[in-house]
Amino acid sequence: MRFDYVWLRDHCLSASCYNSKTHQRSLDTASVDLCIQPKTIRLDETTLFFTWPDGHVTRYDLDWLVKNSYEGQKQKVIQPRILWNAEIYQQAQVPSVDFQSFLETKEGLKNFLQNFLLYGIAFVENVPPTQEHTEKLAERISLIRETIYGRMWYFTSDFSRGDTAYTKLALDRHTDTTYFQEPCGIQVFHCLKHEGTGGRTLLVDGFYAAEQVLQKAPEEFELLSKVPLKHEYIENVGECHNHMIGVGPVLNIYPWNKELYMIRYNNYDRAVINTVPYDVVHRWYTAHRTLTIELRKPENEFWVKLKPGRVLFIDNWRVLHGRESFTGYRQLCGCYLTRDDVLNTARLLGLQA
Ligand SMILES: C[N+](C)(C)CCCC[C@H](N)C(=O)O
Ligand SMILES: O=C(O)CCC(=O)C(=O)O
Ligand SMILES: [Fe+2]
Repeated sequence: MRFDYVWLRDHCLSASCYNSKTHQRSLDTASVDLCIQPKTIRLDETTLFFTWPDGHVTRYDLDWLVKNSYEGQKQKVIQPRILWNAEIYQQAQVPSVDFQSFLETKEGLKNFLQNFLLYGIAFVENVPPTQEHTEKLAERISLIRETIYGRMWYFTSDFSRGDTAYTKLALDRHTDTTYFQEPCGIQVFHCLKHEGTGGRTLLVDGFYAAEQVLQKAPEEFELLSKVPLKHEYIENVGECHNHMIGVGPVLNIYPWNKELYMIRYNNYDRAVINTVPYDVVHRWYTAHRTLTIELRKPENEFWVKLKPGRVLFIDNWRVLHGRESFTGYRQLCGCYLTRDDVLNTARLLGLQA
């Protein structure tokens, strides 16, 4: 491990540099001499001691340094996950959580969140089929993210909004709100009613598909993680006038350990590509095709029929959803959740998130 002296001074945990009650830094980093060097360095079994030119002493537990060094972070995954295709997911027999235990027990909530974090999808069963109960569920794990679609949304195929979701047409796999600067983290679906045929929901683990691309064509994976794209939502239907724009690559990875944390994939909402130079455009289409082929492999498709009482939570940064066309009257309610607050709940229950 290599440490910079300014870094070592900056992270000092002494009472005058760090408030351990608020977990906030008190030291003014800008007051540290950028050429600072310790006067003395001493090491015992567990601790490293620095005495700085002004006499201030900084001590570091060696364990703390191991945990927080740049080299340490490179080895560590932020979010442990189980990547899946249909067979892996079905074999895993991931249990659904019961409405009652989800709402009333810590265990139920924790099991649910653990599965959600590992697989990017999770179900709650025996939920009374109303918008109010769906809202209660959502509020148990997070804050509802209000958007142009409302807080809780409730939709049928009435084309009340200018989007294909509000029709009976099939929707190919996609993630939602790719046209936001920060796409919604979680999506909740509860089908309250369907009198008709079709309308099954399609789920595909985008991270599994991306992993296949990384294995087979690493340079294409890299291109998909570097080239920023624009997605756009333009609506002029009835009273609804909206124009949203979001820019970012299809694959978003942490720069220090290359871990994938978000996929933005929506071919319907992808806007004109005009920020990519001529010599890159064709390579980007090739890479996008490779990813699409993976996403469309039938063995990667997990199909479910949503029914009243069964609420589905989808990690919209990871798992793509779609739907089969349908006939008849179909009512879906749900909402988006703020990602930070789901992760907050998970961490408070002792989960790695
Ligand atoms: C109906 N509901 C509010 C859930 C979503 C509508 C959003 C549809 C949009 N094309 C997208 O993929 O973001
Ligand atoms: O109707 C459905 O099952 C889902 C439609 C959809 O993709 C959405 O609302 O985001
Ligand atoms: Fe969608």
